Amino acid sequence: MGITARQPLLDESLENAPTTHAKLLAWVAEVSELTQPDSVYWVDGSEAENTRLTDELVEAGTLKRLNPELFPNSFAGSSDPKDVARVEERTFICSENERDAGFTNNWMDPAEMKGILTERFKGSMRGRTMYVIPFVMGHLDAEDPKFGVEITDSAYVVASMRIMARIGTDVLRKMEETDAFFVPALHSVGAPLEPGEQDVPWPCNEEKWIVHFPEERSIWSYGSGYGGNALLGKKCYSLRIASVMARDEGWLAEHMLILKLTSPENKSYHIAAAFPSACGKTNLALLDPTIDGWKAETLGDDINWMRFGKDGELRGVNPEAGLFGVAPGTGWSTNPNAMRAIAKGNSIFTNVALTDDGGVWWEGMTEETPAHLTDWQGNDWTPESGRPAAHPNSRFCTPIEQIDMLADDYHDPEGVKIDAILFGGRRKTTVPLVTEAHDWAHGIFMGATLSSETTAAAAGAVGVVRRDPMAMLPFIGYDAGDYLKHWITVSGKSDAAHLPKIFLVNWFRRTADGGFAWPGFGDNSRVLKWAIERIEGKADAVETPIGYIPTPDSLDLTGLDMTPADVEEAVKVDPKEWHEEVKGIEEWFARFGDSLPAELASQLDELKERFA
Ligand SMILES: Nc1nc2c(ncn2[C@@H]2O[C@H](COP(=O)(O)OP(=O)(O)OP(=O)(O)O)[C@@H](O)[C@H]2O)c(=O)[nH]1
Ligand SMILES: O=C([O-])CC(=O)C(=O)O
Ligand SMILES: [Mn+2]
Repeated sequence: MGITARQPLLDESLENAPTTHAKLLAWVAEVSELTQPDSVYWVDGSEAENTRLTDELVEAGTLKRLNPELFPNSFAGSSDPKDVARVEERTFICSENERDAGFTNNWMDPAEMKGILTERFKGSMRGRTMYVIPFVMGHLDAEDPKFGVEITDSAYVVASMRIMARIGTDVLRKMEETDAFFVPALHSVGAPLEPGEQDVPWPCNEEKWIVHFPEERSIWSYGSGYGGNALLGKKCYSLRIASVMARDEGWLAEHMLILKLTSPENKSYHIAAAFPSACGKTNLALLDPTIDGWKAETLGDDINWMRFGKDGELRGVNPEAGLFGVAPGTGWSTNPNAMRAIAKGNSIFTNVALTDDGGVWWEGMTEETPAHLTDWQGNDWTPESGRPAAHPNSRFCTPIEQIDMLADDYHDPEGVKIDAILFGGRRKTTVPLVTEAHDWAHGIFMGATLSSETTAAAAGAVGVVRRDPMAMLPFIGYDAGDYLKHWITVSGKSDAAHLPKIFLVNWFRRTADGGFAWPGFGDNSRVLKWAIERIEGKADAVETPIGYIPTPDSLDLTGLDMTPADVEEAVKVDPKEWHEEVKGIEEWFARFGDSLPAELASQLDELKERFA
């Protein structure tokens, strides 16, 4: 369709736009002018609309409808094999000064970047529908609701955003009532269609740009349709842009789960935990405790916005409305709560395998491997095929309200008081199962020096150890040293009596025979019990140079095929390994240059002294 034929249609759709929000109208007009879609569609978030969109996605071959008796109202689709994970190499923080992006981010001058992107977005939606999705991260009735509008040419993104965030007409009404600021989040798969050209099931572009302008708080994403690259409310807004808002407004936007644990004495505690991508947040958030009398409820599995209250308490809220969880390893034995939520339907699966009866499967879902599957790339698959049936970063996208163990407080815009913070990574060696920080400042040091082996959640090599401060390495929207300093400054408002206790955990340590030193999953409740008993002053610990570790019999091993000697192995602090670790931390801190907070430099000196 040529520009002349298209123009009246656009004008009409803007005239009929369901809003009076002037800035939004102007932005939509500007983007449609640039990207030249066939039509503009305002997303209302309704059930009927979702049915229409998913029908269209099935028609287009992007999604397959699953057997409704197994997974009602659920769909599975496969992405282009070159578009399966976040692309950190192609992710940019375009602050006005390069210094403000810091050494952990890719940077380009904002004007130069806008020039490049404007070229890419020019006509990029030709032959497609441009969807306008009003959304809010966090609660609509929060004191200061955080609005966004994603413009996208992907119906798959619309259907996924509907699960992951609060979207649609209610949001739009509230935005215009208050003439609210919103984060403009522009997304295109970068695959315009020529007249008559047949679309592919997963349109995308070889060239990808995931770009953030922190000062104007805007996002431009081009070329990918997958996960955190394309569902812009998630990493782009709720972590990268929100971390900048949080710096300026005095709060914290973190890559954390939130879990509520209630002891047999009926005392409740809230635990926030930061683990890098594909390192166990969803699994811990949906914990099924293996110890008697303990109850777990979830509030969130990926993002936690925290704020210190006037009383000095740290409160956290999950801004999301759904789970975008790693499928492989999620099974009836490891994560029954996730399995039950998924079984209720209303989910979108991406890059999983299909069973012959119209269900889904992935490695680790069931004890028994099906004899025949269609793998994530659409090929016949049998256990002899010698390759994974599901992509290692395949995901399920499911409404959080389908989780039976969802805590009531999830619905509270004020959030919950955080009693403990866990930092954790995936380390085969060196890092004990659990270590309690000496104090808050030492805990920030633990977070600042967190390390983990890379996973399939991001494109690139897997299994390489890298430092990942607060599990935020790919998500800090500004200078990493300033970010760590912000943690120190913002918590200065509180005091030792109110600050959460901090722990470092590692579910992934290996024994000499190569197996896991700790069974993990539901049994992680035993570690959480120890942490809570440390808060209550009940559990024993041994002081080591790196912090307090459990005495071999202070971990509850009831019903577990493990001895105190095995625990000793799992929590041991090996001075030789730590000699190497300290070198790694020194190298890491050297990379910050002047922006390393002095408090952290002295924490490192103290650690070295304790080992001397
Ligand atoms: N051995 C072991 N593996 C675990 C444990 N918890 C999670 N995993 C595995 O780690 C992988 C990813 O875990 P998730 O809980 O989905 O990771 P996440 O931190 O939520 O990841 P993102 O959504 O990418 O931010 C899965 O394959 C799990 O099976 C554990 O306690 N022990
Ligand atoms: O953003 C994504 O695609 C999924 C996710 O949670 C992560 O990578 O941490
Ligand atoms: Mn994540």
